Parts: sequence; structure tokens; C-alpha cells
Amino acid sequence: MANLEALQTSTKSVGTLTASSRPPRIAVAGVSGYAGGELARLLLHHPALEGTKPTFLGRAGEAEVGPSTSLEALHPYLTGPGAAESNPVYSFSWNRIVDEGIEVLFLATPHEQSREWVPEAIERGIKVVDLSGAWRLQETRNRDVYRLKDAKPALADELQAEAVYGCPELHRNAIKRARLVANPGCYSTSMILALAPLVQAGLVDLDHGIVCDAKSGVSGAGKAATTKTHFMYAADNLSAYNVFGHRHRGELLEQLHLDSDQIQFTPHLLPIPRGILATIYLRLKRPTEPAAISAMFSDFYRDSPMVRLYPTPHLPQIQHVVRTNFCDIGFELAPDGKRMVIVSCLDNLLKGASGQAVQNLNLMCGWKEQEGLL
Ligand SMILES: NC(=O)C1=CN([C@@H]2O[C@H](COP(=O)(O)OP(=O)(O)OC[C@H]3O[C@@H](n4cnc5c(N)ncnc54)[C@H](OP(=O)(O)O)[C@@H]3O)[C@@H](O)[C@H]2O)C=CC1
Ligand SMILES: CC(=O)N[C@@H](CCC(=O)OP(=O)(O)O)C(=O)O
Repeated sequence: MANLEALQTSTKSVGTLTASSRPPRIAVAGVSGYAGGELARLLLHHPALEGTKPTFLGRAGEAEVGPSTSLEALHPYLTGPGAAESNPVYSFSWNRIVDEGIEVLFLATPHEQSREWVPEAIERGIKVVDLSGAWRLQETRNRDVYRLKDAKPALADELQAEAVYGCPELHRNAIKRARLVANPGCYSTSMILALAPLVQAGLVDLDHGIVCDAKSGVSGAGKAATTKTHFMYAADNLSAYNVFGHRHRGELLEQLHLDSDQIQFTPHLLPIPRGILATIYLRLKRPTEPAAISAMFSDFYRDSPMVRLYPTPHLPQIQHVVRTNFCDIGFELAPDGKRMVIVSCLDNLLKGASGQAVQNLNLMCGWKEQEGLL
């Protein structure tokens, strides 16, 4: 623990964001991407950040003095009315981050880049909300799918153990105190929120297994077109991929405490820009009344403002969650009271990424969890 103790001693000054009377200074790296753009939009309109502006950062580059571009040039939909001032975007540099006194760094960057930058940020006393998958998984065998490399493996191991999985509905108190929040994957969020109440209560017949069939809009793959996401492949199509090897599988196993053979997750690419619908099939151990299941979900999410529960037999749809930070959950139970189908929907860029990241910031700052998200 030597590395971590030294690090904690050097960072006592940022121990808490909640004690401060002013909002923290925030930077967003990866602001030119889909998730980064949505994060910029949410932070610029966040009521608790009124009068302050985040620092927007692109890739590390040579031009460190002036802005490399503007937020509005990258994301025209963020342009204000009339001759509104533009928001500069700078090349990523630790000098700028330190000079500006940044206290919270959002990383909306690829996994490999986040893995590299997080230790340095923490060493400099900066709290991090990382939107990538780099720090979500505690078990090496689950994390292997990312093929991450660490410059300082011992320090990375300690930070990994400290990282809090940023699902507010499951880890609210730990997030409030966290220095490193690993924001969950988009598919994982939809499935974990649908399953956690039943799995934690021990109601699911795990010998029969759980099947998760989830479909995502194309923005889930990021802004760079690939052979699987360009128009001629994705449009007018629906395709399954990564049937046994998707990296979100590890999040399901770790967060729901399941064995590998107890759950199957198959992702699908939907020809829409954004949104996820997960259809989840399971059996309950005992015949149960729908009202008892509804009561259990309501109780579990009693204090969770970003989860909306549908009265059975109504089921959520993507069109009702897109551009919101809600995760909508509904279910139907077969007449035998055992076979159950749950449907869970969210916007992959909001509750599946940037909105959930702001939810985590709110908790870290002691603000209302839904602040700036409704
Ligand atoms: N899209 C989604 O639905 C979700 C995404 N995420 C995660 O959020 C992160 C961002 O995703 P998304 O916005 O979709 O991805 P994009 O591909 O749209 O954006 C990636 C961003 O990272 C920047 N970037 C790329 N390479 C580097 C690098 N080597 N150093 C610094 N910056 C770099 C890009 O800059 P440039 O413009 O210069 O290329 C861009 O700003 C990823 O880790 C992703 O896995 C998590 C949940 C859901
Ligand atoms: C449609 C699509 O391609 N979706 C992405 C998941 C996006 C996500 O949640 O991001 P992380 O990479 O941060 O886990 C995929 O399946 O790889």
C-alpha cells in the first residue's frame, strides 16, 4: 500500500469537494467525441456550475498556448443564440490542468488513454470521473479483454482496488467519497439496473440462467465509422455481435455477483443514432405475483430519481428515454408466475455515459443527484 498512502498524503487537500462553498474547477478531456459533447452540454447548463465554465480539452498536442478549436466548431448543436461567445478547446496538457487549478477531470477518452492519464491525475490531487471501461473491472480475468498496459503496475493495482464503479443506484455512498469513479458501460447500466433488485433478493433461478438480449444505437460505437458502423452496414439492418466476448459481460458478473455460466449477454446494433433497449429473460425460483415484483422494484429504487418504473404490463421504449438521463424499466410475468421478461431502456450517451457521469459529479459534490439532469 506504500504507493497509495504516499498518494493519499499528497492529495489531502482535495479530500472533499462537498466542504467547498464554490463549485469545483472542472475539465473535460475527449470533448470532441460523442460522449464529450454531451458532457459539455450538460455541464454548461448545470445550475450548480452557473458563472463557471469547464475547461475543454482535446488530444495532447503541440499548441499549448491558444485554443486549438472551439466547442461550437466541434459540436455545432452547442452554439448559443445570436453572437454568443464561443468556448475554447485546448490541447490536453498537465500544465494547463494544474495552472487552472482543476479539481475534477472527466475523461471521455479511449480506454487506453484513460488508463494512462488516471494515475497521473490522482497523483496531482485531481479527482476523476472516467467514462471509459479502463477502471470498471476489479478482476484481472475480466479486464484482460481490454489489453491495458500500465506504466506503474503496482500503483495501477492500488488505484484499481480503490476505483468505485459509478452506478449511483448501487454505490451512492462510495461515489460520494471517491477519488476515482469508473463510469459504467452503456449496455451494462441498462442490464444491471434491471436485474439488481431481483438478483440481490435471491429470487432468480440462476440454474436456468439469465439471457440478456440488448440493442444499441450506432453512437454507442463512437464517432469514427468502422466497417460495422458505417451507413451501408448499419442502415436498414439489425445485427448481433461479440456474442460471448463483449467487454460489458465482466461488469454484469462483478456487479451482480454472478458466475460466468449464469448469464448470457448478446449485443445488437440497431440502425438508430442513440438509445438502448435490453430484453432480459429469466425464471424466478418460486411462483410470484406481479404486484410483489412491482413492490420490490419500487422499494429498491425508492431514492433513485433517475430510474422510472413502468406498471406491468407496460414496457418502456427507446423513444421515451432518448435525450433523457432516465433508465426506464418494465416487466411482464407469465401466468405461471415464474417466467419473466424485463425490458430496460436508456440513452447510451446520457444514462449510459455523460448523464451518469454528471450524476456521479453531483454525488461527489453533495448536490442533488438529479441536478442539471431533468
Ligand atoms: N458512445 C457511448 O455510447 C459510450 C461511450 N463510452 C466511453 O466513453 C469514451 C468516449 O466515447 P465516445 O465519445 O463514444 O467516443 P468518440 O470516438 O466519439 O470520442 C473519443 C474522444 O477521445 C478523443 N481521443 C481519441 N484518441 C485519443 C487519444 N489518444 N488521446 C486523447 N484523446 C483521444 C477523441 O479525439 P479526436 O476528436 O481528436 O479523435 C474524442 O474526443 C470511450 O471510452 C467510450 O468507451 C461509455 C459509455 C457509452
Ligand atoms: C453500439 C456499440 O458499438 N456500443 C459499444 C459500447 C459502448 C459503451 O458502453 O462504451 P464502453 O466502450 O465505454 O464500454 C460496443 O459494443 O463496443
